[in-house]
Amino acid sequence: MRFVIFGAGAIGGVIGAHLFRAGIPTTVIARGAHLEAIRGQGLVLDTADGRHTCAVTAAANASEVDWTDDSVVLLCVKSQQTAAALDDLQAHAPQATPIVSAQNGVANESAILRRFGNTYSICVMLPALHLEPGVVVQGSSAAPGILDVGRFPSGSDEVAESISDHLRRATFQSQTRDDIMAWKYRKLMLNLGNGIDATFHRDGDADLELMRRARDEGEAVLAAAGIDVVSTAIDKERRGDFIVRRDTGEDSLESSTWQSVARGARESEIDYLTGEIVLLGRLHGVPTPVNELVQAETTRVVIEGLEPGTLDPRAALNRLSTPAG
Ligand SMILES: NC(=O)C1=CN([C@@H]2O[C@H](COP(=O)(O)OP(=O)(O)OC[C@H]3O[C@@H](n4cnc5c(N)ncnc54)[C@H](OP(=O)(O)O)[C@@H]3O)[C@@H](O)[C@H]2O)C=CC1
Ligand SMILES: CC(C)(CO)C(=O)C(=O)O
Repeated sequence: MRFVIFGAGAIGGVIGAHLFRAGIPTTVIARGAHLEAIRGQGLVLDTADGRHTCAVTAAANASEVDWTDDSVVLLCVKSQQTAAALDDLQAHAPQATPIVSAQNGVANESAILRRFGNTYSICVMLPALHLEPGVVVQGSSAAPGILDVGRFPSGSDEVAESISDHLRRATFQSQTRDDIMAWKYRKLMLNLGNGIDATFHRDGDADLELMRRARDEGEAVLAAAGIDVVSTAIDKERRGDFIVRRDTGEDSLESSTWQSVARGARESEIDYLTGEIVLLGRLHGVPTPVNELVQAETTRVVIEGLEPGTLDPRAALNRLSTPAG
């Protein structure tokens, strides 16, 4: 099996570097200053035991990939970048290529399946940072992460088994799952904190209250929609103590959405995280005022190019308790 990592940022970079270090044929697709840095000095994987430079093959897009019958794509771009990545893959990758969404959110898999028949999904439990061109930071000092994999919409097969086996060889925890989307909906509940962490400053109270309320809305929406989701207890049991967060400085505990804002990106994944709950709430008649506010304010921070954590969470709570006039 040969891996093509589409989007070698925090997640794609850490996965690609570990696959490469395990001797598994790997090509990473990157762009801009990050691509230049990888081509110039290699992909640098920052871990608790030091920095490792990986001379991994880097491509600017799918047309530069040496496609084979055993190529597998791990799609590791942000959800709002999926459509453009699929345009590129559709133009150059063989139709039968397995495409695996290694992303947060729950909308990528159906977008892939619309174009590629062999669609898979990974539930990504992997803290990672990418703030500097050429460098990706592994956020765990123990196993880099847990990457369970299944076929979309459900089930498993030899390809899923083989992907999982390669990921284990590359030091990740990985199992196949027949119900991978139930795991991804549980992960989505965790990601309702992404917009809050990216947009509001910490005050040890109001921001946590926003997170609690956003997640309560999320649970209510999933229940109303009748969506199958693994329980928090099963999720906690799966996580065990495999991941040990390391302190890499003040940015070490920030979410992937926070990182996008910190890098000055003018788009974010919020519509596919918080926005997924807002969408489901609208479809099923469940009010989601907290998530609507978080989606709107995160979008404002991104569009106006504000610093991450600029807004006051207490002011947001006050707005929520004031009846709209
Ligand atoms: N970071 C984390 O800790 C975690 C992230 N996730 C999820 O993983 C997914 C990936 O997130 P993350 O790794 O943080 O995101 P990043 O933004 O760090 O990485 C995505 C990379 O893909 C690149 N890219 C996007 N489109 C293209 C393209 N068409 N051609 C070439 N390169 C492209 C981006 O470049 P550019 O910067 O120029 O856009 C970027 O370098 C998301 O769904 C996220 O929610 C899940 C668990 C944890
Ligand atoms: C759970 C969390 C916050 C872990 O890094 C994540 O999935 C993200 O950053 O998107």
